[in-house]
Amino acid sequence: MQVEESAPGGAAGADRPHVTAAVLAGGVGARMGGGRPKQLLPLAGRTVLEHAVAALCAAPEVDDVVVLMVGDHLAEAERIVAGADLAKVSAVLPGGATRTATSAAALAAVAHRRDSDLLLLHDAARPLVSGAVISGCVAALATAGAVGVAVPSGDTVVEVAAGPGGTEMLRAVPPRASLRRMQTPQGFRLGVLRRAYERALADPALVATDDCGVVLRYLPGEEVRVVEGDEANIKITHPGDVEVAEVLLRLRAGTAGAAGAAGAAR
Ligand SMILES: Nc1ccn([C@@H]2O[C@H](COP(=O)(O)OP(=O)(O)OP(=O)(O)O)[C@@H](O)[C@H]2O)c(=O)n1
Ligand SMILES: C[C@](O)(CO)[C@H](O)COP(=O)(O)O
Repeated sequence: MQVEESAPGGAAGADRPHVTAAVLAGGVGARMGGGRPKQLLPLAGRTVLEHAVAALCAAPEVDDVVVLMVGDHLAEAERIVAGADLAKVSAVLPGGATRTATSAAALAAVAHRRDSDLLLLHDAARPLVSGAVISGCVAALATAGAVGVAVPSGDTVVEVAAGPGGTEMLRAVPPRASLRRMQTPQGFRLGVLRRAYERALADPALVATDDCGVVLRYLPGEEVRVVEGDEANIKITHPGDVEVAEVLLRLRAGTAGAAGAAGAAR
Protein backbone atom coordinates (compact mmCIF):
# COMPACT_ATOMS: atom_id res chain seq x y z
CA MET A 1 0.00 0.00 0.00
CA GLN A 2 1.36 3.41 -0.90
CA VAL A 3 -0.77 6.40 -0.03
CA GLU A 4 -0.54 9.67 -1.89
CA GLU A 5 0.82 12.23 0.56
CA SER A 6 -1.20 15.33 1.35
CA ALA A 7 0.12 18.08 3.61
CA PRO A 8 2.57 16.83 6.25
CA GLY A 9 1.19 16.51 9.76
CA GLY A 10 2.38 19.01 12.38
CA ALA A 11 3.04 22.64 11.66
CA ALA A 12 5.77 22.17 9.09
CA GLY A 13 7.43 25.37 7.98
CA ALA A 14 9.53 25.55 4.81
CA ASP A 15 12.76 25.00 6.80
CA ARG A 16 11.48 22.48 9.31
CA PRO A 17 12.74 18.98 8.53
CA HIS A 18 10.13 16.44 7.54
CA VAL A 19 9.93 13.64 10.14
CA THR A 20 9.10 10.12 8.98
CA ALA A 21 8.77 7.31 11.50
CA ALA A 22 9.34 3.78 10.22
CA VAL A 23 7.87 0.90 12.20
CA LEU A 24 10.08 -2.17 11.76
CA ALA A 25 7.72 -5.16 11.71
CA GLY A 26 9.61 -7.48 9.41
CA GLY A 27 10.52 -10.06 12.07
CA VAL A 28 8.94 -13.48 12.52
CA GLY A 29 9.23 -13.65 16.32
CA ALA A 30 11.23 -16.89 16.55
CA ARG A 31 11.94 -16.43 20.30
CA MET A 32 8.25 -15.88 21.00
CA GLY A 33 7.22 -18.93 18.97
CA GLY A 34 3.56 -19.62 18.37
CA GLY A 35 3.55 -19.59 14.58
CA ARG A 36 2.53 -15.96 14.06
CA PRO A 37 4.74 -12.84 14.18
CA LYS A 38 4.57 -11.38 17.70
CA GLN A 39 3.60 -7.95 16.36
CA LEU A 40 0.21 -9.49 15.47
CA LEU A 41 -0.46 -10.72 19.01
CA PRO A 42 -3.40 -9.11 20.82
CA LEU A 43 -2.57 -6.59 23.54
CA ALA A 44 -5.39 -4.84 25.41
CA GLY A 45 -7.82 -5.08 22.51
CA ARG A 46 -5.42 -4.09 19.73
CA THR A 47 -2.45 -5.79 18.12
CA VAL A 48 1.07 -5.06 19.34
CA LEU A 49 1.73 -3.52 15.90
CA GLU A 50 -1.26 -1.20 16.17
CA HIS A 51 -0.10 0.12 19.54
CA ALA A 52 3.35 0.97 18.14
CA VAL A 53 1.96 2.62 14.99
CA ALA A 54 -0.67 4.54 16.98
CA ALA A 55 1.97 5.91 19.38
CA LEU A 56 3.99 7.31 16.49
CA CYS A 57 0.88 8.65 14.71
CA ALA A 58 -0.08 10.46 17.92
CA ALA A 59 3.30 12.20 18.21
CA PRO A 60 2.96 15.82 17.02
CA GLU A 61 6.60 15.79 15.84
CA VAL A 62 5.93 12.93 13.37
CA ASP A 63 4.66 13.86 9.89
CA ASP A 64 4.16 10.41 8.42
CA VAL A 65 4.58 6.76 9.36
CA VAL A 66 5.80 3.93 7.16
CA VAL A 67 5.20 0.32 8.22
CA LEU A 68 7.62 -2.38 7.08
CA MET A 69 5.85 -5.69 7.55
CA VAL A 70 6.95 -9.28 7.20
CA GLY A 71 5.99 -10.18 3.61
CA ASP A 72 3.56 -13.01 4.38
CA HIS A 73 1.40 -10.71 6.53
CA LEU A 74 1.35 -7.52 4.48
CA ALA A 75 -2.41 -7.63 3.95
CA GLU A 76 -3.02 -8.01 7.69
CA ALA A 77 -0.87 -4.98 8.41
CA GLU A 78 -2.79 -2.98 5.80
CA ARG A 79 -6.08 -3.93 7.48
CA ILE A 80 -4.74 -2.94 10.89
CA VAL A 81 -3.53 0.50 9.83
CA ALA A 82 -6.80 1.26 8.08
CA GLY A 83 -7.97 2.08 11.64
CA ALA A 84 -9.29 5.60 12.14
CA ASP A 85 -6.50 6.99 14.31
CA LEU A 86 -3.70 5.85 12.02
CA ALA A 87 -4.19 8.41 9.27
CA LYS A 88 -0.52 9.42 9.24
CA VAL A 89 0.46 6.05 7.77
CA SER A 90 1.72 6.79 4.25
CA ALA A 91 2.82 3.30 3.21
CA VAL A 92 2.80 -0.35 4.24
CA LEU A 93 5.72 -2.11 2.57
CA PRO A 94 7.51 -5.45 2.86
CA GLY A 95 10.38 -5.68 5.35
CA GLY A 96 13.67 -7.51 4.74
CA ALA A 97 15.15 -10.83 5.83
CA THR A 98 17.07 -9.22 8.72
CA ARG A 99 16.35 -6.21 10.93
CA THR A 100 19.13 -4.34 9.10
CA ALA A 101 17.56 -5.21 5.73
CA THR A 102 14.23 -3.87 7.03
CA SER A 103 15.94 -0.63 8.10
CA ALA A 104 17.47 -0.43 4.60
CA ALA A 105 13.95 -0.88 3.15
CA ALA A 106 12.79 2.02 5.36
CA LEU A 107 15.61 4.14 3.98
CA ALA A 108 14.55 3.21 0.42
CA ALA A 109 10.98 4.26 1.25
CA VAL A 110 12.19 7.79 2.06
CA ALA A 111 14.59 8.06 -0.90
CA HIS A 112 12.71 11.19 -2.06
CA ARG A 113 13.39 13.07 1.21
CA ARG A 114 16.25 15.53 1.79
CA ASP A 115 19.43 14.66 3.69
CA SER A 116 18.34 17.19 6.32
CA ASP A 117 15.00 15.43 6.91
CA LEU A 118 14.63 13.01 9.81
CA LEU A 119 13.91 9.30 10.04
CA LEU A 120 12.92 7.56 13.26
CA LEU A 121 13.29 3.77 13.28
CA HIS A 122 11.09 2.03 15.83
CA ASP A 123 10.58 -1.64 16.69
CA ALA A 124 7.01 -2.79 16.12
CA ALA A 125 7.76 -4.99 19.12
CA ARG A 126 7.87 -1.92 21.43
CA PRO A 127 4.17 -1.08 21.72
CA LEU A 128 4.49 1.04 24.89
CA VAL A 129 6.69 3.81 23.55
CA SER A 130 5.59 7.12 25.08
CA GLY A 131 5.11 10.53 23.52
CA ALA A 132 7.80 11.89 25.85
CA VAL A 133 10.40 9.42 24.59
CA ILE A 134 9.56 10.15 20.92
CA SER A 135 9.69 13.86 21.65
CA GLY A 136 13.08 13.59 23.42
CA CYS A 137 14.53 11.69 20.48
CA VAL A 138 13.33 14.23 17.89
CA ALA A 139 14.44 17.19 20.04
CA ALA A 140 17.99 15.81 20.29
CA LEU A 141 18.15 15.58 16.48
CA ALA A 142 18.26 19.39 16.41
CA THR A 143 21.91 19.14 17.45
CA ALA A 144 22.91 15.53 16.68
CA GLY A 145 22.88 13.43 13.52
CA ALA A 146 22.03 10.17 15.28
CA VAL A 147 20.13 9.63 18.53
CA GLY A 148 19.27 6.51 20.49
CA VAL A 149 17.05 6.23 23.56
CA ALA A 150 18.33 4.09 26.43
CA VAL A 151 17.86 3.26 30.10
CA PRO A 152 20.49 2.56 32.76
CA SER A 153 21.02 -1.06 33.75
CA GLY A 154 19.90 -1.96 37.24
CA ASP A 155 21.73 -5.27 36.98
CA THR A 156 25.44 -5.83 36.65
CA VAL A 157 25.91 -6.70 32.97
CA VAL A 158 28.67 -9.20 32.27
CA GLU A 159 30.41 -10.63 29.25
CA VAL A 160 30.67 -14.40 29.07
CA ALA A 161 32.55 -16.86 26.91
CA ALA A 162 31.98 -20.51 26.11
CA GLY A 163 33.59 -22.77 28.69
CA PRO A 164 34.30 -26.50 28.63
CA GLY A 165 31.44 -28.94 28.07
CA GLY A 166 28.84 -26.33 27.08
CA THR A 167 29.36 -24.22 30.25
CA GLU A 168 29.67 -20.44 30.35
CA MET A 169 32.58 -18.58 31.92
CA LEU A 170 32.69 -14.99 33.10
CA ARG A 171 34.99 -12.97 30.85
CA ALA A 172 34.48 -9.32 31.80
CA VAL A 173 32.43 -7.09 34.10
CA PRO A 174 32.18 -3.69 32.37
CA PRO A 175 31.58 -0.80 34.79
CA ARG A 176 27.81 -0.56 35.22
CA ALA A 177 27.71 3.23 35.42
CA SER A 178 28.61 3.49 31.74
CA LEU A 179 26.20 0.79 30.58
CA ARG A 180 22.75 1.43 29.14
CA ARG A 181 20.07 -0.78 27.63
CA MET A 182 19.28 0.55 24.19
CA GLN A 183 15.69 0.93 23.03
CA THR A 184 13.91 2.49 20.07
CA PRO A 185 13.02 4.89 18.53
CA GLN A 186 16.43 5.65 17.14
CA GLY A 187 16.43 8.84 15.10
CA PHE A 188 18.68 10.08 12.34
CA ARG A 189 19.27 12.92 9.98
CA LEU A 190 18.75 11.11 6.72
CA GLY A 191 22.13 12.11 5.27
CA VAL A 192 23.88 10.46 8.23
CA LEU A 193 21.95 7.19 8.05
CA ARG A 194 22.30 7.07 4.25
CA ARG A 195 26.10 7.38 4.46
CA ALA A 196 26.30 4.78 7.23
CA TYR A 197 24.12 2.29 5.37
CA GLU A 198 25.97 2.82 2.09
CA ARG A 199 29.12 1.57 3.83
CA ALA A 200 27.35 -1.06 5.95
CA LEU A 201 25.61 -2.70 3.00
CA ALA A 202 28.94 -2.94 1.16
CA ASP A 203 30.40 -4.90 4.10
CA PRO A 204 29.90 -8.65 3.67
CA ALA A 205 30.56 -9.06 7.42
CA LEU A 206 27.69 -6.73 8.42
CA VAL A 207 25.88 -7.89 11.55
CA ALA A 208 23.94 -5.31 13.59
CA THR A 209 21.19 -5.45 16.17
CA ASP A 210 20.39 -1.74 16.05
CA ASP A 211 20.84 1.28 13.78
CA CYS A 212 22.81 3.56 16.12
CA GLY A 213 25.37 0.73 16.15
CA VAL A 214 25.52 0.89 12.35
CA VAL A 215 26.33 4.63 12.50
CA LEU A 216 28.89 4.12 15.29
CA ARG A 217 30.66 1.41 13.34
CA TYR A 218 30.56 2.79 9.80
CA LEU A 219 30.75 6.56 10.45
CA PRO A 220 33.29 6.73 13.28
CA GLY A 221 33.47 10.55 13.21
CA GLU A 222 29.74 10.99 13.79
CA GLU A 223 28.42 11.68 17.29
CA VAL A 224 25.69 9.25 18.30
CA ARG A 225 23.75 10.92 21.11
CA VAL A 226 22.02 8.85 23.82
CA VAL A 227 18.93 10.29 25.50
CA GLU A 228 16.57 9.02 28.16
CA GLY A 229 14.38 6.05 27.32
CA ASP A 230 11.70 4.56 29.52
CA GLU A 231 11.67 1.36 31.59
CA ALA A 232 8.12 0.74 30.36
CA ASN A 233 9.24 0.83 26.71
CA ILE A 234 9.80 -2.93 26.76
CA LYS A 235 10.42 -5.09 23.72
CA ILE A 236 8.02 -7.97 23.34
CA THR A 237 10.49 -10.79 22.81
CA HIS A 238 9.68 -13.89 24.87
CA PRO A 239 6.49 -15.66 25.97
CA GLY A 240 5.07 -13.74 28.95
CA ASP A 241 6.15 -10.30 27.66
CA VAL A 242 2.65 -9.50 26.36
CA GLU A 243 1.25 -10.12 29.83
CA VAL A 244 3.87 -7.75 31.30
CA ALA A 245 2.89 -5.15 28.69
CA GLU A 246 -0.80 -5.58 29.67
CA VAL A 247 0.09 -4.78 33.28
CA LEU A 248 2.17 -1.76 32.29
CA LEU A 249 -0.69 -0.46 30.13
CA ARG A 250 -3.14 -0.86 33.03
CA LEU A 251 -0.73 1.02 35.32
CA ARG A 252 -0.39 3.79 32.74
CA ALA A 253 -4.17 4.03 32.34
CA GLY A 254 -4.50 4.14 36.16
CA THR A 255 -1.97 6.95 36.40
CA ALA A 256 -3.69 8.90 33.62
CA GLY A 257 -7.07 8.27 35.26
CA ALA A 258 -5.78 9.44 38.64
CA ALA A 259 -4.24 12.58 37.09
CA GLY A 260 -7.52 13.29 35.29
CA ALA A 261 -9.52 12.83 38.48
CA ALA A 262 -7.14 15.12 40.39
CA GLY A 263 -7.49 17.74 37.64
CA ALA A 264 -11.30 17.50 37.75
CA ALA A 265 -11.28 17.90 41.57
CA ARG A 266 -9.23 21.12 41.40
N1 LIG B 1 13.83 -9.11 9.45
C1 LIG B 1 13.45 -8.35 10.47
C2 LIG B 1 13.72 -8.74 11.81
C3 LIG B 1 13.25 -7.95 12.84
N2 LIG B 1 12.55 -6.83 12.55
C4 LIG B 1 11.93 -6.06 13.61
O1 LIG B 1 12.89 -5.60 14.53
C5 LIG B 1 12.27 -5.47 15.81
C6 LIG B 1 13.15 -6.06 16.91
O2 LIG B 1 13.51 -7.36 16.54
P1 LIG B 1 13.19 -8.69 17.35
O3 LIG B 1 12.66 -8.43 18.68
O4 LIG B 1 14.41 -9.56 17.22
O5 LIG B 1 12.00 -9.32 16.48
P2 LIG B 1 11.96 -10.68 15.69
O6 LIG B 1 13.08 -10.73 14.70
O7 LIG B 1 10.59 -10.81 15.18
O8 LIG B 1 12.19 -11.75 16.86
P3 LIG B 1 13.15 -13.01 16.88
O9 LIG B 1 14.56 -12.47 16.84
O10 LIG B 1 12.82 -13.70 18.14
O11 LIG B 1 12.81 -13.82 15.64
C7 LIG B 1 10.90 -6.15 15.73
O12 LIG B 1 9.90 -5.16 15.72
C8 LIG B 1 10.97 -6.90 14.43
O13 LIG B 1 9.71 -7.04 13.76
C9 LIG B 1 12.33 -6.44 11.24
O14 LIG B 1 11.70 -5.42 10.99
N3 LIG B 1 12.79 -7.22 10.22
C1 LIG C 1 17.07 -2.19 18.45
C2 LIG C 1 16.88 -2.90 19.75
O1 LIG C 1 15.51 -2.91 20.12
C3 LIG C 1 17.61 -2.13 20.83
O2 LIG C 1 17.48 -2.80 22.04
C4 LIG C 1 17.38 -4.31 19.73
O3 LIG C 1 18.77 -4.32 19.53
C5 LIG C 1 16.71 -5.18 18.71
O4 LIG C 1 17.37 -6.43 18.76
P1 LIG C 1 16.73 -7.77 18.28
O5 LIG C 1 17.76 -8.82 18.40
O6 LIG C 1 16.33 -7.52 16.88
O7 LIG C 1 15.64 -8.04 19.24
